[in-house]
Amino acid sequence: MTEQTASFLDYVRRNNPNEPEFLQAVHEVAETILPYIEVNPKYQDKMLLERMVEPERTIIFRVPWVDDKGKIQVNRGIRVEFNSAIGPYKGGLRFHPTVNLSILKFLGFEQTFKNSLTTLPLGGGKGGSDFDPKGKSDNEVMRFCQSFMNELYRHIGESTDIPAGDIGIGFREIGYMFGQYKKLRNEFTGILTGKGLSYGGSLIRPESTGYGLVYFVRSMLAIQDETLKGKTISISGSGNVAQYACEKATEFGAKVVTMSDSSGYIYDRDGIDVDKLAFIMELKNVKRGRISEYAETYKSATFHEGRPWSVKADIALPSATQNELNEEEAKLLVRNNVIVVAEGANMPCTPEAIEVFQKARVLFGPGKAANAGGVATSGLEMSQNALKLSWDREKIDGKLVTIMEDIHQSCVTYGKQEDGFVDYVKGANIAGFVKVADAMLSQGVV
Ligand SMILES: NC(=O)C1=CN([C@@H]2O[C@H](COP(=O)(O)OP(=O)(O)OC[C@H]3O[C@@H](n4cnc5c(N)ncnc54)[C@H](O)[C@@H]3O)[C@@H](O)[C@H]2O)C=CC1
Ligand SMILES: O=C(O)CCC(=O)C(=O)O
Repeated sequence: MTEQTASFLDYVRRNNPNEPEFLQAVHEVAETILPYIEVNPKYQDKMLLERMVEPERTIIFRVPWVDDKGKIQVNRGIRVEFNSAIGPYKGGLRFHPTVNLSILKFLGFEQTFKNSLTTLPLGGGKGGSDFDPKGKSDNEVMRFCQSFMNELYRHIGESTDIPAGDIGIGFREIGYMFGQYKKLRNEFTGILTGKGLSYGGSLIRPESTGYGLVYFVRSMLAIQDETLKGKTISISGSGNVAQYACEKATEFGAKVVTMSDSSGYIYDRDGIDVDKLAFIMELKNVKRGRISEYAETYKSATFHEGRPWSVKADIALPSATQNELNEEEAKLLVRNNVIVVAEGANMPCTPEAIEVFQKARVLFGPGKAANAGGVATSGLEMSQNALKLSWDREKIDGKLVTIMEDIHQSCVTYGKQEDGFVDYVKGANIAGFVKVADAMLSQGVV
């Protein structure tokens, strides 16, 4: 680490004590952006990164609700409105017991760069609550979502801040929050994305993060004259991103052999085909059961505790949560000759793991580039809502493919090293930074 980076991180640490995830995300960006600023005079002495690490606004609020036994429960709601230089704040909401300010700030900071990469006019934001939907009845989830929106509605709007889903939030939760917003405001506007198709949602939005991830991997492989056909893939998670990454990778001729949840992972030596994926979708999205039930159903599969990174695979797609792939696990993947690692989740690889991949010349796609297809399609949902019409699947999927290929090209433009190796971390950070920085410079010190 350079002296300049160390002193910048000291400054961020002092201003944001006890926020390890946020510091981790800032560290990764600072290491590539500070040297870039140093050789680009137009960005110097403007305190750009110092301004970018400070959210424009953070809203923290009480979310009281009544459970099925009539007992009052209290959770904390947070919305971090990080950066609106290039568009209204945009980013998901996470409902998970681990949610805190550090996690939402890391996600909001990353989102700003990611949204810039999409080429769409989207600023960065993130929010959520420490509420755990797991084990709650449908009515409890509805009452929680309504109470959450009773405060959030004051701060969002179709041109101000447009939240969406993330971990723990799907169609059900978005529907309840949309309904409450409409009741409070007496207006029908696209203030959330990821909506149901019957009330303004977009085709392909559920699929888009996973599909986009696989389109990005296809581009990474293409510059090595490789394709997905016949490759073995290890995926973690079994939620929205993991499911559709599995679907698209299988369609492209790859064999997905693992999926996981917080209890462990399944290894299916024959691969998770279309029918088996349908079983997982029903298990996770409807029955809300554990992944171990897969191994009880399919003879070709076994269930294991822990994470799937000891399984031999050509491609690894961590798609569950932050810091779920560490240095030791990265070494295992490298020993097993992995050729591509691309992040479906946000910051799933620790900094030490990323270093292992880059030293071993494994192609590493960071989340802010590789999983940007979800928010990009949210941007397309916003466009359709504004135009008051719906585009067909082919049109949206075609736009998603183009966006992911463009993001890949931006990473190559800014990240290609002299020996031809592409440092996608550097490429994504610089490409994301340039657009936001230019907009901030144009708009003055605000
Ligand atoms: N849904 C979206 O459009 C986007 C999601 N992401 C990121 O992708 C990741 C997954 O999100 P979704 O699939 O939407 O959420 P989800 O709620 O549908 O699925 C989350 C998955 O992660 C697993 N998980 C959660 N905590 C875990 C832990 N501690 N250990 C192991 N597994 C754990 C869950 O069991 C589940 O399979 C998150 O990092 C999210 O921020 C990134 C871009 C867009
Ligand atoms: O679609 C969105 O606005 C949010 C997507 C998201 O949360 C993410 O990219 O991490």
